[in-house]
Order: sequence, then structure tokens, then C-alpha cells
Amino acid sequence: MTSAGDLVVFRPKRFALPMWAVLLGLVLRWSGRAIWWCLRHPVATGSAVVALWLFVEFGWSGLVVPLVLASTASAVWRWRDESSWWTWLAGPLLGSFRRVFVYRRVWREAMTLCRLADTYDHRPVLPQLLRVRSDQALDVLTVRMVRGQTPEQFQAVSANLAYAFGRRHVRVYSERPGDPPTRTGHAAWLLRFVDRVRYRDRPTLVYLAVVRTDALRTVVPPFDVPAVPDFTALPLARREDLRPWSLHLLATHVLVGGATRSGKGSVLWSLVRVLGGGIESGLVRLWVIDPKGGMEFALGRPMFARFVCKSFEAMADLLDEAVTVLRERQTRLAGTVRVHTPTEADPLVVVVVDEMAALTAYLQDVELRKRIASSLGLLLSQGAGVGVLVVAALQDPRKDVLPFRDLFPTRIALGLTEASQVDMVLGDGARARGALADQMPRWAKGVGYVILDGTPDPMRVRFSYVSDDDIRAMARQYPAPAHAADILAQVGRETAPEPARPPLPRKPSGPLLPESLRNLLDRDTGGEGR
Ligand SMILES: Nc1ncnc2c1ncn2[C@@H]1O[C@H](COP(=O)(O)OP(=O)(O)OP(=O)(O)O)[C@@H](O)[C@H]1O
Repeated sequence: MTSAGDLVVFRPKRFALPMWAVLLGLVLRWSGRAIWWCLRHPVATGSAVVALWLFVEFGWSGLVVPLVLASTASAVWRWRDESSWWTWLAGPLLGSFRRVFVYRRVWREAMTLCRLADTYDHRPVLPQLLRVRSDQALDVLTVRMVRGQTPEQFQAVSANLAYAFGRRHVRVYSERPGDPPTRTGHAAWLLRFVDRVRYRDRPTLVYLAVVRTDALRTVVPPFDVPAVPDFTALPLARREDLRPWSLHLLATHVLVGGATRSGKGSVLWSLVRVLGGGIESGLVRLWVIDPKGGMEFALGRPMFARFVCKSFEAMADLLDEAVTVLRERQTRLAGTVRVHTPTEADPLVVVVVDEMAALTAYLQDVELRKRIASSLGLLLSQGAGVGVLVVAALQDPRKDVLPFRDLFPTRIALGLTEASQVDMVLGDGARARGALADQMPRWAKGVGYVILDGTPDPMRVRFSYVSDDDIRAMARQYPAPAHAADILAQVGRETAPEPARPPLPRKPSGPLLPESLRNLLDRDTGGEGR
């Protein structure tokens, strides 16, 4: 029998450090951390050292005088050049401040509750906040993802992230937002090299643009009209970071999807406006189809080379004529160029269709509908390269309403009524990547989502608002040339008046009857041979 006295209890011998060694260890550890922090924050450390030295040398005046001088210099800088002031001074300062006092404070909680934190080896692992850069409207957070995470996981919870940081919108970019600046001058080669490093592809990072001040809440005034429009960058809207968003119109077709009263008109009129200089010089011709009987576009009639708004047959004719232009250009340009360059002799033809569904779905005449569908199919599949473009607006983006929606390379989604419509307009997965066009508040007229060139990430923009008075003024200032309607000497069948145009010299037409028959007739009527 075993009694309690038989059990031998082993206790590991505890090694007790002397108190001075513990204290020394702590001091060394905290000093190391402080030195590391100073090395990582040279500007803050340098400023603190200088401030301390000034205080020791000159007392309070040593701090107050430089502070007043620096504030004055900063105010003058901001007054003279606000954008560089934000880039080089205010942005980095505000960003550092908000990184410490706003984002770091709630980071762990926000990442955990937004399901972006994970556990590895029984330890929690979090995405790492590397940097915050602020400007007038946005905070751009550079975040190192946890190993194995993808930007899509951040995009899926972008709304949660916004509310976690006390804001309404967060955009998630898989690549650094913004393009490298254009460098000129002597040191351009060096700066370009630096940019190449700064803008290199970094797949471990994701960028969160937190919208601090919603720059799209205010109405955007119309943009200036350039004398010669740059068809690769037509400014139409304001971005969340206050920069203009420009449309690349050359060699593309544009589809604008939006519920009724969402502001589709402002997209189309913003485009017409920036093309004004080209319309007047004859570099671009607008062929406008307004199935709403002219309610939307009749005000700008003098700017349009062709305008139809009443008869659907005339609309079908106009599209057929656009196909004729396309065919003629294909024959002429084949083997010489791959993309047509607009000139005044050979202008860009932009067919603008307001409410496309009226032509493709709601039209009762089946034959006419088929004719229109066939012309539209040809224009959309072959017109971009030869400078015959289609810009169409649509309320209902379902496939049975607009069977060719996939043929529009550039798409814009304004406020929509259903979540599923967002992907129908912008392409699969756009809503999951943050294009919440179905959640537009009531005030957001003319606010929409666009997909940026070269990246899959949607961007929120607000189109400029062109009022009726602006349209009247534009129509007076930038009328289409008198001969504008006569591309290929075609005459439309629309009843609405067109600008007066002198008749184009036409080629003398050939004889209608064979010569033997004509001679016979001449002989019978006693006329002279021709
Ligand atoms: N960019 C904008 N900024 C501010 N307000 C706008 C903007 N665009 C449109 N609005 C306002 O929203 C209203 C609806 O605009 P608009 O008629 O252009 O919408 P729509 O989508 O073309 O409508 P519909 O489907 O009837 O053609 C207008 O009364 C206008 O005042």
C-alpha cells in the first residue's frame, strides 16, 4: 500500500534574477525601442530636438517666433499654390496625425470586427497599417495584407470598413491610386527613376481611400470648353479626390446606365459641352437620336450635325447612314491605319442615343426594330476603329432590353434601382468591388461609378451639371458648320429643321439607259444623239 509519505514531489529550481538586472533589461529594451522609433521618424525626432535646443537657448520666444514664421510661410504657400501645399506639407502632416490618433487607435478592433484579422500559430495576425497620406478630401491608407489575403477580401467589406472608421465611403485599390506624375526638366531622369520605384507593383499591399469630406456632395459646375478637344481625355466629372475624371472617347463606345431622374442627361450634356470646340471646327459631328420627342436634346439643336426625335423610321435611317459612313471608311482606310484619326475633312462621328431601350425593346414595329438592331450591332462591333462611335443612355440594362450591352467597352453606372443591375452595367463583380450604385442617396443626381482604365477598381465621380441656360449659350457659341449634315452627301428624312446647308456638288450621275436604247428613243423622238 502506498501512503502519502511515499510520494516524492519534484520542484524545478527557480532561477531568480537580481532586481538590478531586471531593471537594466527593461531600460535597455525601452531605449532600443525609442531609438528604433527615432530612426523611423526622422522628421518628428529632428523637430523635437530643434525645438528643445531653441527652448534651452532662447526660452519661450525661441519657440513662439519660429512657430509664427512657419505659420505665415505656410499660409502664403497655401495661398499661392494650394495643390503643392497639400502634397508636400499639409498632406503628410495631417496623414501622420490621423494615422496615430484616428486609425491606429481603432485598427485592431476594426480589422477584427470586419473579419480581416486571422490567427496563426495560436497568435492573432492583423493587416499592418504602414502609412496614411491625406489630401483635401481623402485619407489614403497603405496596408500590408496578412499573408494569403487578397484585395478582394477588403473590397467585399469596404462598406464595413467605412463605417468602422466613422465614414460613409471607402474605396479599395489593389494598385497605388493615381498615375506617376509627368517629369520634365534636368532632373527628370532621376525623378522618373524614383517614380518607377515608388509606383512599382507591390502585390502584398492594398490601398484604402477613406472619403473624409465627400467632395461629390456639391454640384459640379461645367468644365471649360477646350478649343481642340483631346479625345483621349475629355474632362466630364469630378472625382472623390477633387481631380477631374476624363473620358477616353477615342475608339470606344460608351454606355450610361441609370434609373429615371438619376442624371443621365448631365453625362451626355457634359460630353457635348467638352466637344464644343471640335463641333464648331468640324472635327467632330454629333448625330443625335432623342426618342423622347426632343425633350432632352432639342435645346442644343444647332450643335448637332444630325438630329432625329420624332419618327422611328428616321432614327433607323440615321443609323443606316452611320453604317454607310463606317463601310466607306473601312474601304478607304483598310491597309493604311488601324485606328482612324479625326480630322476636319474626316471627322469623328458620335451617334448619341438617349434612352436606347426605345429603339431596341419598346419599339412595336418588329421590322424596324430588327433593322435598328442590325445597324447598331454593326456600329458597335466595327465602328470604334473607324471613328463612328455610339454613346447611349439606358434606364434598364437587362439583356433583353439591350442585347448588345457587352459591346460597349466604356460603361458608366449612375443611380440604379437594383443591386443586380450594377454588374449588368459595369461588368461582373463590379458591385462586390465597391460600386454601390444601387445605394445612391436622393441628393446624388449625376453621381456615378466608372471603371478606371487599366484597373478593375470602380471609382465614384459626379458629372458636371449643364443647365438649360448653359446649353442655350453653348448652342449659340459652338454651332455645327452648315455643311455638317452632309457627310457622304446624305440627306436625312427627319421632319425637325436642320441647319441651313448649301447643296454639296454631287458627281454627275451616269446614263440610266443603255446607249443602244437611248439612240433608238432619240431617233423616234427626232432628238439629237447624246
Ligand atoms: N450632375 C448633376 N448635378 C446636379 N443635379 C443634377 C445633375 N444631373 C441631373 N441633375 C438634376 O437631376 C434631375 C434629373 O436629371 P436628368 O433629367 O438629367 O435625369 P435623367 O436620368 O436623364 O432622367 P430621365 O430618365 O427622365 O431622362 C434634373 O432635374 C437635374 O436638376
